[in-house]
Amino acid sequence: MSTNAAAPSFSLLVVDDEPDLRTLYELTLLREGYELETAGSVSDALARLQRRSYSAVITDMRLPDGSGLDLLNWLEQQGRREKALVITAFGSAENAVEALKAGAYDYLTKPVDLRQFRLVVASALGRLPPTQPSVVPAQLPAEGVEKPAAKPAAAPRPVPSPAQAPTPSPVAAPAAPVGALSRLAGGSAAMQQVRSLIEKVARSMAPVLLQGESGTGKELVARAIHDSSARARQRFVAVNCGAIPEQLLEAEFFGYRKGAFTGANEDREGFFQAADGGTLFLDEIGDLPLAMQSKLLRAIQERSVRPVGAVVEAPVNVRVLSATHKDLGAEVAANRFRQDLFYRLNVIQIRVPPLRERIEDVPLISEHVLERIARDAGVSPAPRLTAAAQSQLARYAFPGNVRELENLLHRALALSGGELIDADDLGLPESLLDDSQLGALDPLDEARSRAAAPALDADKAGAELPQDLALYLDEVERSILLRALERHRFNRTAAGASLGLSLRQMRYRMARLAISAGEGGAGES
Ligand SMILES: Nc1ncnc2c1ncn2[C@@H]1O[C@H](COP(=O)(O)OP(=O)(O)OP(=O)(O)O)[C@@H](O)[C@H]1O
Repeated sequence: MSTNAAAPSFSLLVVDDEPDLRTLYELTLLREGYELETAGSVSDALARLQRRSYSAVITDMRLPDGSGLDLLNWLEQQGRREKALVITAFGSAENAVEALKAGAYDYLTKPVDLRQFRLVVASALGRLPPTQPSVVPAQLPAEGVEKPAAKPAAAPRPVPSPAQAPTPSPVAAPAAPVGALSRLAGGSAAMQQVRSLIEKVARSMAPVLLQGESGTGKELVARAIHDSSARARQRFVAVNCGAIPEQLLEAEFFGYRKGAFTGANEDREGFFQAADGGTLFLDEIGDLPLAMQSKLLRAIQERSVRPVGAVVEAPVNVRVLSATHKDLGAEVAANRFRQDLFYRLNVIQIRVPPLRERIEDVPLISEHVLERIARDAGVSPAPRLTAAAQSQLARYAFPGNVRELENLLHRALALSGGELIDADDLGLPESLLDDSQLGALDPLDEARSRAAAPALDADKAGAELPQDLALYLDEVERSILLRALERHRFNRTAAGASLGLSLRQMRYRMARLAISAGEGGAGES
């Protein structure tokens, strides 16, 4: 791809000690219309950088008087704005990872593929090719669809960025001041750290692995990275890896050609092509089967994909972000996740902490969420939480994290019907409110529990027998039901199913044991 027709004046510094390679890079880049200088060593490059600034620095990793990392560190220390691209020896993934961690925008591997070289430089300068997929992936839902409380069965959710423009600018798109980053509420130290990491990693192409429990906001963080990056005007394609049937994975990811298999009546693009120029967010990456992990690794390394039934690979320019609630390191140790892929995806890790670890964020997140819900429902002004409601929320452990808080507020808004949401509207059973322990029994229950004591170890030889067997068994049942409900975000159908009970049986038992429905009812009849 030659992009020189639209090339504005970008200046580049190319650092390599091999004169032949310098000439090759020089010829390639001059043909693209860039202004160019070259240097053969770290000291030569530093001398030039001290004299003037460039749009980007392209440096070999191994130099006679130091390493490309020295240049990266210098740029970082000086707060310089040059984008840095690093050329590493073939097979030295460690170097590439190190360079990305040190702030490189992207890296190339020797021998350098010149087509890829031109693309990566253009991408660093924000001269991304327009992304106009002619055919979109098969399971595209409507634009901007919000994720429901439970993960849908149909997974892939390629969604164009809100900032997507039909004709991208040839120059670096300024990071969007609004977008997902502004939706990420919370002033806790943990969230401030997440926010500053987002801003930092948005500048590069480095893969980012988002780690955190379900509902903590990993996808929102991924969107924030995208929205704050030079790719903001391109697509953000979100894919739930765990919800795609194994036999469809390859076709969904890489697309297919007409006639590739029965039912392939037309050419179709995959997620990689749909995200070309933009960001591909692979949610629940830990659920990807091993065979597909190898194919994904290859696509990331080669920056090209081969649609099912196609003969040749086609280049793609995609930034990959991934997320998991699993401990991927442990998955690697258990041979369920490829170590080399883990290594590639985990260049930078952002941990999104569970809400209970940043409970001080609840008021601000609630305010944001209530404003959004009210706006969507055409309600004005947005309702507010009373002090009693706030203090009740502060005593809840939110096993379902921010998503659970959202559901709870949705429900409370419907119940309150007014401008204020009070503690009662939240429907949080007292038994679940405890500063220290989720699911602790309330004071009344504790009294009953003492009567039924000693609880769970009564079956051990020599243990004291319960004074009231019926009461004791009720308490055991109650505690199990509560645990199952918490685990299933108060969805009674799911909680019941996990215990081998129908919804009817679950309702009956909950009523008998005076367990409040809590979040129950979502998606149930
Ligand atoms: N800090 C926050 N401020 C406001 N809303 C938030 C925040 N974090 C998450 N949310 C909202 O909570 C919901 C769940 O977030 P998200 O889908 O990003 O979580 P997730 O970690 O990706 O979940 P899962 O692992 O189940 O995919 C979304 O509607 C999101 O907009």
